[in-house]
Amino acid sequence: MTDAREPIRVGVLGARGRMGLEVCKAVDAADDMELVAMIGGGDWLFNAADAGAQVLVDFTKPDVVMDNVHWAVDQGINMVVGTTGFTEKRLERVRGWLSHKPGVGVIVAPNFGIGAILMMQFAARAARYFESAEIIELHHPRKLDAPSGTAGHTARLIAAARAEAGRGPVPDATSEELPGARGADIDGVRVHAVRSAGLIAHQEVLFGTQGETLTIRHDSLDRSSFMPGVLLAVRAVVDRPGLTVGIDDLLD
Ligand SMILES: NC(=O)C1=CN([C@@H]2O[C@H](COP(=O)(O)OP(=O)(O)OC[C@H]3O[C@@H](n4cnc5c(N)ncnc54)[C@H](O)[C@@H]3O)[C@@H](O)[C@H]2O)C=CC1
Ligand SMILES: O=C(O)C1=N[C@H](C(=O)O)C[C@H](O)C1
Repeated sequence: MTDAREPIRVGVLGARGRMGLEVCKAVDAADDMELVAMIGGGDWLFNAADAGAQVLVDFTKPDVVMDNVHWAVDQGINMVVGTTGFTEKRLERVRGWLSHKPGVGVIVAPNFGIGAILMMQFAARAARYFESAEIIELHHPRKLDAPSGTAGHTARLIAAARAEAGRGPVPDATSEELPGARGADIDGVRVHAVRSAGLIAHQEVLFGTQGETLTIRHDSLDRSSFMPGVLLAVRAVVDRPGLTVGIDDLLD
């Protein structure tokens, strides 16, 4: 257990990136946290251990995040991970590393925004009632990956809810004249990725059935929207060994 009077010592990986900078500001402003390490690409990870970090927050890139998590777990340092790219196979590998370090916690969340979390929950709830479901994610043009982690997670939630309700494939008689015209297929749910200047992070989930549609939309208008969720996860992870996926359980 962490002494509640001692600030949590936090290091940030990807500290010079768009999200990393915002996390450094938020941690610095939190009374119960101390920013002890800011690690960018090319910096030595051991600086974070030398600085006594108890929690590392990772907003780097899908191709480096697994090495970071592996290193941190090996060092016995807890992690809060916002970086995308987490497939079930990757999560299983993290569980494997953690099984050798019973006191260490890792929280991986595809989206730390409260509105985004609710949007995903609402979508999962609606999924069983509609024949059709499609996801449109919209992001800033510097985003490296598509589709977004949030869209992938939402698609899997919808697919699981449909399967549980005994729903078959979504109706779709269209033949694709150009590959990609109907978007990506994630577990039978079509996902469309839009990139445009002026956007930050947005998602619509479109459901349809006889004579009606339901659209659930979330907009992150500023990266500060993710910070309450990130700080919540930092506070939680020091007393939460093992792997936690998403921060839904922490909100209540
Ligand atoms: N879970 C969530 O709520 C959110 C997740 N994201 C995800 O976070 C990730 C980062 O997004 P942005 O900040 O927009 O990207 P960015 O490209 O602005 O920042 C990434 C930073 O990581 C650095 N970096 C690369 N390799 C590194 C390494 N080995 N060690 C330390 N730093 C390293 C880069 O130099 C860069 O400064 C993406 O995967 C994005 O999808 C973004 C927003 C919210
Ligand atoms: O890169 C981003 O910006 C975002 N990435 C995350 C994702 O891929 O889902 C979360 C949010 O959409 C912003």
